[in-house]
Amino acid sequence: MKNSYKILAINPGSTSTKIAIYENENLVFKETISHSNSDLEKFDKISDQFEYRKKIILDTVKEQKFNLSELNAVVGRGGNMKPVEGGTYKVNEEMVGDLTVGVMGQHASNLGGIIAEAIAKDLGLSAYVVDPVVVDEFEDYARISGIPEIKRKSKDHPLNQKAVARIAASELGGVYSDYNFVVAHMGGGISIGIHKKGRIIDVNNCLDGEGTFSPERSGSLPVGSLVEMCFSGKYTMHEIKKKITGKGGLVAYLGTNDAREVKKKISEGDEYAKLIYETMAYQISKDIGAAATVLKGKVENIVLTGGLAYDEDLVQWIKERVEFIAPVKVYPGENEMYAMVQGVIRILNGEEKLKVYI
Ligand SMILES: Nc1ncnc2c1ncn2[C@@H]1O[C@H](COP(=O)(O)OP(=O)(O)O)[C@@H](O)[C@H]1O
Ligand SMILES: CCCC(=O)OP(=O)(O)O
Repeated sequence: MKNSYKILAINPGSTSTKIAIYENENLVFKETISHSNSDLEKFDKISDQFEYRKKIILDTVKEQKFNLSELNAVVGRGGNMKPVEGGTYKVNEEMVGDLTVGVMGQHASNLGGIIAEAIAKDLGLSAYVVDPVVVDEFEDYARISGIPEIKRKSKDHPLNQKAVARIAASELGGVYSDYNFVVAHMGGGISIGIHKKGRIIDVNNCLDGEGTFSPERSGSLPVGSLVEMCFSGKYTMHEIKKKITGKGGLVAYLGTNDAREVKKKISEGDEYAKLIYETMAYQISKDIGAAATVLKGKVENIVLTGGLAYDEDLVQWIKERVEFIAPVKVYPGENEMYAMVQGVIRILNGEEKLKVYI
């Protein structure tokens, strides 16, 4: 008989906290709590959000009248720990330490493993992370930037990128490692991953100012102008970093990280909001085009996903520019919660080997 597992999945993102409980592959409940820019700007460091996000998660579970003692495990989105290969990792002391410092950078996902561990510990359970944001499958070309002191890094949305690529592959009648895809995950940050036969061989580091601008990030900037801004004496390093991640993109131009609010402004006749939002689609399309060249045009599908993929106008603007490359598939939202839970179930069922974080 098949084992039955109830698993709590928690996913702190830059604009939201997502909470879900699954019993095997069946969703018991899922909630998304959105965070406005002003909710989060009072926290200096990501680790300062620990109590705030943990309380939201526990209150949400309570509202659902779910008894935590029924759980078998807790899984969190994996954050900026040391780069690792894809897979499921048990949270350990080393990982909590690295996530708390943010050894690869600051992002809400750093709280995934930390909060999962805190909740699991109180329940006498184990906590896990699956395919953390720092999964690194780069080919050599992708590591080179343009000056030897700066190496390019893989920081993106591998959990959802791979989950939707697997769905696209199964719809094509094969498996993930049979095909090439360009996947654009479009959330608070936007990553455009180049998937070659089951590996993400290049992707923009969407946390540190590479690629298109996004709801809360600047993306790539003209370097000379950025250097002048850094040395102008007007800003601290922390302020500059915030301009790039957290207060860039739509937040900088339009004062909101919420694309639905931007849509409202546009529907009220705001031409500036329209220009900025359409430019985001233009930049996304341009990066998809560049990604296709890495695969020498051999792309089975372009895949659009993330919260912004719910916006049919944005999707249409991108399609118009990239559909000549390959058929476009759209999976709005994310499959991260399901993907995390299945990663843990494969371990509990002995179908996959648990990886150890060192
Ligand atoms: N129905 C929708 N239409 C347009 N934009 C949406 C919709 N739902 C969510 N979004 C936008 O998607 C973005 C968040 O995407 P999401 O994948 O949840 O991000 P994250 O995980 O980074 O917090 C926000 O800008 C939000 O406004
Ligand atoms: C480290 C990058 C992952 C990321 O940007 O996730 P969100 O879009 O959820 O903030």
